[in-house]
Amino acid sequence: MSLDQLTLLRGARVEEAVHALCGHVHAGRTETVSLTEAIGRTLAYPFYTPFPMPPFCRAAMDGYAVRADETLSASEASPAVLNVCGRRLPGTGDPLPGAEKPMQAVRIFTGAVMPEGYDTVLMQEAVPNGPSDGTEPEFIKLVRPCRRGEHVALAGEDMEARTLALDEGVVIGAKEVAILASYGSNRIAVRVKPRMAVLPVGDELAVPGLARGNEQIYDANGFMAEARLMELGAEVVRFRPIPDRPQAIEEAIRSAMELADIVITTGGVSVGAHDYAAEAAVRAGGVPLFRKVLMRPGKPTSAFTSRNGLIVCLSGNPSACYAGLELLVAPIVRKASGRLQYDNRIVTGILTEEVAKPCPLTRYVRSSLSFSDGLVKITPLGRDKAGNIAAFAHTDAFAVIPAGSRGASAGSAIQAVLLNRGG
Ligand SMILES: Nc1nc2c(c(=O)[nH]1)N[C@H]1C(S)=C(S)[C@@H](COP(=O)(O)OP(=O)(O)OC[C@H]3O[C@@H](n4cnc5c(N)ncnc54)[C@H](O)[C@@H]3O)O[C@H]1N2
Ligand code: MOO
Repeated sequence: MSLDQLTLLRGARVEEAVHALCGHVHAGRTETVSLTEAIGRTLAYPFYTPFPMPPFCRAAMDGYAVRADETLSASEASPAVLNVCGRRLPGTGDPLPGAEKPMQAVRIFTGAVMPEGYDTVLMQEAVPNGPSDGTEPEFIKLVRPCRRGEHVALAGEDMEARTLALDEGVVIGAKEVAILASYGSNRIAVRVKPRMAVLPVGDELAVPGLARGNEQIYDANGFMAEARLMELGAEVVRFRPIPDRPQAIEEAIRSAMELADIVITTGGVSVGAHDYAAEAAVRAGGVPLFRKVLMRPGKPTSAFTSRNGLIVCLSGNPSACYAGLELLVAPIVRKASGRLQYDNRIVTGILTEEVAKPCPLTRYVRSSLSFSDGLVKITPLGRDKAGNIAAFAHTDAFAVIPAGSRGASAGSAIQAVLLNRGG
């Protein structure tokens, strides 16, 4: 799956880079976890319903269970009078003596099992002499016929037994948990989390929480990458900043490879005299997949195959690091987590403000999204220099400005990559 020599030299287009990276990751083994532990994990197998849903025929309203046939002749002039022979509460199924006799009704509440032979529920509000003041009548008078089957949920009307309820590879969130819990499942087969390591590289980096020297900046990328990878479902080990020394970086990559299948470095990957990340990746056994990506920001992004997975070297500039994370790393984490849909999502929308920058390479501009008049509006955020972080506060998407253009004018239709997805 490695790119050819020419591609290696000219740099990989984003789609080529994603394709090459994804060719080297596979879903991990499966493990069984509880329903609560399954939240955010990927379902390893399709889930087929073990029994019908609802499991029994039940009342869908509070009122009276009746047999519709017995109400056919009911009218104002000649009401049908039904004797209330018992009560049926949710969670109970006690016998109802006398319920089999003609002209009976059973007081029933939403969710309760329908009594044998009863096919319809009359809402209590529709009963003229019903329990409006809290007292329960001994008989009810109906002045019109009931519609058979009304306010009754039939067994299996939602899902039959042995039907596909959840696809393999879905991320288990609240909606999926609702389905699994409804079937009483508490041992869920999910994919093991991909093991990833994050290595921030740079002499200038200080650790948040500790003092910063005057010439230092705090390590933002290490924490950003850790956060994003966790959001995407990976198990992450974040290293403390590694100095700009080839040996130190190589050693850190080697120890990271012991802990993780996918190693992410950030910083020290460009052409500077002290940019050693790529060299260290090779010395640690990495075989180059690509040494630059035809995108801005993030052009120096490089990737290597390793003994047990991948080493991806992201740029140090925070927006370049972020672009690499979202555009290249997110798909591989999704795939390694067992998701069958792992590509980034793209929408087409209207650019609200001009982007006036020559774009020899495809440019990904941090932007906010809004929705009005049925249209997606893409607003590029200002001061989008690669080293700037302010735009992160409002970024929903990357506006994609095509390579070879001189930017894009306000009002033009462009594509945008959706960001901030939990998974
Ligand atoms: N002569 C050239 N210089 C540069 C080129 C080039 O083609 N020719 N490319 C530029 C581009 S594009 C980028 S992007 C940067 C990428 O450089 P590196 O990936 O080697 O990153 P560093 O030089 O280590 O750092 C760049 C910048 O980011 C800050 N940084 C680094 N790590 C972190 C971190 N963990 N948290 C927050 N900020 C971080 C660092 O202090 C620098 O300011 O190279 C251009 N140069
Ligand atoms: O490509 Mo650099 O990543 O512009 O900032």
